Amino acid sequence: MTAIETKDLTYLYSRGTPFEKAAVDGVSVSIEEGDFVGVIGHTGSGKSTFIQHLNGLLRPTSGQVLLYGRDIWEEPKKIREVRFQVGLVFQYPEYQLFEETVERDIAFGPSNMGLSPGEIRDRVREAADFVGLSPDTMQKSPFELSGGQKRRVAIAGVLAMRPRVLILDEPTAGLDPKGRDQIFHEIAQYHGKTGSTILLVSHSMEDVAKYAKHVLVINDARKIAFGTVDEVFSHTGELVEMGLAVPQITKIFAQLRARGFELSPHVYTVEAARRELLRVLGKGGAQDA
Ligand SMILES: Nc1ncnc2c1ncn2[C@@H]1O[C@H](COP(=O)(O)OP(=O)(O)OP(=O)(O)O)[C@@H](O)[C@H]1O
Repeated sequence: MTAIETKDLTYLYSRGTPFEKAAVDGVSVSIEEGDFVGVIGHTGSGKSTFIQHLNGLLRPTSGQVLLYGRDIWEEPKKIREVRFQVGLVFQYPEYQLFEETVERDIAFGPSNMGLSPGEIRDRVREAADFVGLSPDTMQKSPFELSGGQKRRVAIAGVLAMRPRVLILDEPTAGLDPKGRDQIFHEIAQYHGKTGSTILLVSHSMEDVAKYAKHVLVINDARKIAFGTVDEVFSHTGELVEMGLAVPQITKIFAQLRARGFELSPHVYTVEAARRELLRVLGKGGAQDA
């Protein structure tokens, strides 16, 4: 079943301005329920503008966004319900946090959904546990937390709505490698546990290769490619031309595949794949790599 579809989606930030260039230009893409899609493209290519259409934060200048087959703007009064179904974690967590305590911040979405106090409490606890926020954090102000903790609160606030589609815009920007790995791990676990559809905007090609099933490439406001991780990352030349680094792991997999080995990037780290390649090439065992 198709979860989200865009048809010829186009957006101009200031309509009517002479020579205004579209920030999203005629993007059509269809994303199946349960997919994990990495959205990549250089800075300013239109990724954030594109995803902000998927939960109705922006309204298309032209074209359509369909959620489970229905145009989300068919009844503009119901756009709030779309936002409960399509959760968006912003690039900058500060844009999302505004309550006095972490607990109230996470409860904001479920409260707006009109759930009972008991249900809200359960969801807040579940979401906080999921992203590893300790109970003593719950009564703190979100603004006194570290960058990594703020991100966790922002993610928990969206998870607490139990969205069918979860969109994360650069959820690990500014974090150290450990914090980044933890957050990606939590997102992957959430995907595995709930089967939700996930769209992840990221500059980290390695992480997109590791976690996503499909990749959407946006360049200069347009869709350049949409395909599996292997399909998209095998077009090394085009990606390099766009200023995007091809993940090391996909280069290694390409070499292994050329030698008849089929491996999945989802179960291999770069180091393990490199060791495998060296073994296949007869250049030593695991301990030598
Ligand atoms: N609020 C705004 N008003 C006017 N133009 C904007 C606004 N937000 C973004 N733009 C422009 O729209 C284009 C696409 O920006 P967008 O933020 O969607 O790109 P992006 O791929 O998400 O970039 P990044 O990777 O840096 O987050 C850019 O040219 C940007 O300058």
